[in-house]
Amino acid sequence: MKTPYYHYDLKLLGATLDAMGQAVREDDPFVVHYAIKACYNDAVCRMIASRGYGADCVSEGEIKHCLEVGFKPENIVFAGVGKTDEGIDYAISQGIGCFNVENVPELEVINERAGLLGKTVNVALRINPDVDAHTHEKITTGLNENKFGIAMEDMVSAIRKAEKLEHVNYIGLHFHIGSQVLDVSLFAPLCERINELQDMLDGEGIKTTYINVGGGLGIDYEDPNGHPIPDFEGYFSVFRNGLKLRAGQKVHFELGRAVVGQCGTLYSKVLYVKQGHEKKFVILDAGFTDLVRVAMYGSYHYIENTTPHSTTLEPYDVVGPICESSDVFAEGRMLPATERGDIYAIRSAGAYGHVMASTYNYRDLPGEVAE
Ligand SMILES: Cc1ncc(COP(=O)(O)O)c(C=O)c1O
Ligand SMILES: N[C@@H](CCCC[NH3+])C(=O)O
Repeated sequence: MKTPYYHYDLKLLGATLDAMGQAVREDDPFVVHYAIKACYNDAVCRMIASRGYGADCVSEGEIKHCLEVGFKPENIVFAGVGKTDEGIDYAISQGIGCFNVENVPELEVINERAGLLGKTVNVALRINPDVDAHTHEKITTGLNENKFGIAMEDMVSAIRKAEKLEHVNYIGLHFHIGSQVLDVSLFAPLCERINELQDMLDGEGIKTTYINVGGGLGIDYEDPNGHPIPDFEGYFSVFRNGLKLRAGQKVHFELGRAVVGQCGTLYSKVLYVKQGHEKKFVILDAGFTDLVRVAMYGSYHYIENTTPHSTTLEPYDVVGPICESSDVFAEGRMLPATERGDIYAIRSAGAYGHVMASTYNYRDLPGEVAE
């Protein structure tokens, strides 16, 4: 296969889904959705859909793709901070399960569009819980300063508004504090916040059946071989122990990275090995156009030379071919002596990898293979 390309390990995906399924107990009122924004690959999505999971979408395109790969419309939630009228109409016409609504003007638009289509739709209100996920600032979403959701102090009035509108049916609350959260105990403050908000809703006599806690469970980028499967047990038990649920309530999860992150690898060919002024550069045929996470967030990805010629390790700056100084995958990384033509594997690239690729520098998008 022509490099650079993504390889998805469907066996590992299957094992990850098994582990996730086993971590949810029979009496847990838990419903898991796959946050499809993490990876659109057909075979990957089909395998997830075939296990009966729901999907979390943020655009008309994502909803269409979910329906094509086998997710059921009633198991799809439509989130997203700026839903378009076209996207809203499409979601309504397809009968998706719930809209996670980000603000009151959006609620009014959904009501209006549903009225025009002669439908009534389920809505949950995304509340900004002001809980710190202690993750990278660019993937933190649940703080007051972030653009997401309705402020807690406006929650009751927004629900009252929803109750008055004819074509929306208020079912509950939605939260998402951020992504790549490795310490699952950081979700405990979210549970406490939800408990406080539920007490407030009880006081107002507001009935809530749907609690969506978003996604965010992280993966081990440092050691994908040692920890190929995330801590689903720990993650679900924080919510099992932390949430005080009312009778009949269901807890929805929207996991992306944890489901697909470790099963993807970006393979790239070494074009040149260059001795620079003080250091050696490995110049790959993959750049940030293929995997943007390092350039965008300074993220760490484990890198292997799959065709080593010796076991001697040397420090290399691993860079791409894009005309930008930020096109760097690693600096001073200890790797086996490398030659032109070697194939590098950039690991843990299944989530937010191919989906964030671009054609900058008039490049092709990277290929994909799932097996
Ligand atoms: C609302 C919402 N739900 C779910 C996710 C999926 O997050 P993750 O891939 O961290 O599980 C995201 C992305 O962070 C999101 O914004
Ligand atoms: N794209 C980010 C995660 C953002 C998740 C979407 N809310 C990453 O690669 O880590």
